[in-house]
Amino acid sequence: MRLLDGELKDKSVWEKAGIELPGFDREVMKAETAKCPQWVHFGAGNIFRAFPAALQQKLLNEGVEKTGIIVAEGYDYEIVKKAYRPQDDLSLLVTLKANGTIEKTVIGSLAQSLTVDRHDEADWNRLKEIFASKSLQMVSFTITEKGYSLTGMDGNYRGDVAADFEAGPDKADSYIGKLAALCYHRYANGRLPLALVSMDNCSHNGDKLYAAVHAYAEAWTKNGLVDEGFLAYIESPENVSFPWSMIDKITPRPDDSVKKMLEEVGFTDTESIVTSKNTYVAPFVNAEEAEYLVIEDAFPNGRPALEKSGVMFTTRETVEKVERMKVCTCLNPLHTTLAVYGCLLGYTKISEEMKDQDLVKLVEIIGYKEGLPVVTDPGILSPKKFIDEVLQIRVPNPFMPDTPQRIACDTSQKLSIRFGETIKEYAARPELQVSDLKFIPMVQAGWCRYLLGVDDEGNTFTVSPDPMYESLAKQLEGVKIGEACDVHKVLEPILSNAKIFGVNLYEVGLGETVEGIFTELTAGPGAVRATLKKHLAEA
Ligand SMILES: NC(=O)c1ccc[n+]([C@@H]2O[C@H](COP(=O)([O-])OP(=O)(O)OC[C@H]3O[C@@H](n4cnc5c(N)ncnc54)[C@H](O)[C@@H]3O)[C@@H](O)[C@H]2O)c1
Ligand SMILES: O=P(O)(O)OC[C@@H](O)[C@@H](O)[C@H](O)[C@H](O)CO
Repeated sequence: MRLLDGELKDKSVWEKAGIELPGFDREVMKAETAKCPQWVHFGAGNIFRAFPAALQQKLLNEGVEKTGIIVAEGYDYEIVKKAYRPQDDLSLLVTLKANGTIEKTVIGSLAQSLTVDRHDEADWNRLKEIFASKSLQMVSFTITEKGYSLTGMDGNYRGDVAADFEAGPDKADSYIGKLAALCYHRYANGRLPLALVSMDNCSHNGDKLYAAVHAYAEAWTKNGLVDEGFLAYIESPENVSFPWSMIDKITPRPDDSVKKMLEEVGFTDTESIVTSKNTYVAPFVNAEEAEYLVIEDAFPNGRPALEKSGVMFTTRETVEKVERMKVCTCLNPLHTTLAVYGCLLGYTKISEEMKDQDLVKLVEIIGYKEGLPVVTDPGILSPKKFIDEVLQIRVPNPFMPDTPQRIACDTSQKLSIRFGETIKEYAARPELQVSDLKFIPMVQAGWCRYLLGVDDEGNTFTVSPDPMYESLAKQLEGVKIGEACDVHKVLEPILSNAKIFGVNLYEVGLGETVEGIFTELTAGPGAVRATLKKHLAEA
């Protein structure tokens, strides 16, 4: 069995292997999408295939929608060339349930895959055609937090961004520059309305996307490179909206154990690759069963009926509460904690970490004791039930091949949201004291210890990719496990960086605490475990 339209025709073979097929005619769907494109998704990574693409498949299966999704990859063209087009844009979703059962579904809801590459004339022209279509309702994004950033380490616009501000929409070649150019094309073709929906794990993700696109519209207006009405078009939610969203479905990288299981039932399209831009991709994706997608209902040109496949549409206020609950307290901070300490303690599987009583206690304290007090109940999901499900069912799921090394990617970009928001709440609320936070500093110190790339036994490991790694490693280069050093001098520039932590840790009274824990964690081999045990015993 291979992922090719022709191969899907012999349904009995797939049925025998327990693999569900799309329940609609893909050729008809592709023709409808070519005529009336409604949904483009930027970011052809694993979560897209496991979640948004599967949601649209449900609607196509039930006849609720007639068009598919066009996926557009603007950062890592290899994904499209190696893991989409050779498989006719089909993928296999493997759902690994906590009770040990497995669901296998061929996802056929993609009508087309495109590179957002203005040097590829056919793809770029097709994108322009799509953005000029009246039928286009939404463009969604899963491009990682760093995908929205226009600035470098020094806080100034990056070179490619600054060059695009001068070059204008006809030549823009940076990621968001190309998106802004496509929006300008839509504006020039009748000021057509559109929703740009970020589905990334960043707080207020809609605002992040708005700020990035707006920066281009503003610069181009100032430089006289676009019609004056363009800025107002981007600024007016009746024309272009930037709904906020919260997305949740743990989707690890394609795993060898799943590959093996698929090969055993006769499925042969299992070749995983790591692209030169470090995306882990295969024709199949593996994910958990639990999934939550909550989106602000602000779609000026209408939207697919995604509520019929389980998406919750609500107000911006409610999305904010749900997103803070997940991203700032009840899931992602716990993941980051397990990522940092998992790498230090030699783990390669998240579910194994949930058998380690020290780590379980650590995430329970960070979640229930330090995080939950600042959560406002969003009403549509219960924070207590949510965190219970995360810590008792989802993260310990032994069938999920998730790794601390995956989650540790880009940690410098995530710490401010994962922990900084809680610290700010403790500083702002009279009934809470920042000094009561004992274990969030443990993660902050643990991350600095992690950046040394040496585990608790003294073995070196590869630090997961992070856009700030190079400069952070340089800052930490004098630190050696088991050797005394001037910890304040080394850590002060890092811990005072509010861009990393959301706050200057010294100004909120946590800088010295983190320095102290870091000193303990670097005392020698075994110090990570000993420090954890010591602090947990005092909790
Ligand atoms: N995987 C999950 O469990 C999960 C769950 C919820 C939300 N998310 C969100 O989705 C994002 C992507 O996750 P994934 O599993 O698809 O990861 P992935 O590694 O499979 O894919 C990453 C995607 O982001 C793109 N990308 C990477 N760096 C970029 C940059 N600088 N500019 C523009 N695009 C860039 C890649 O080209 C690719 O399309 C996460 O960062 C997170 O915000 C992921
Ligand atoms: O995806 P990131 O990089 O924001 O964070 C890593 C994980 O915590 C994350 O991918 C989770 O798996 C996801 O947020 C679960 O919904």
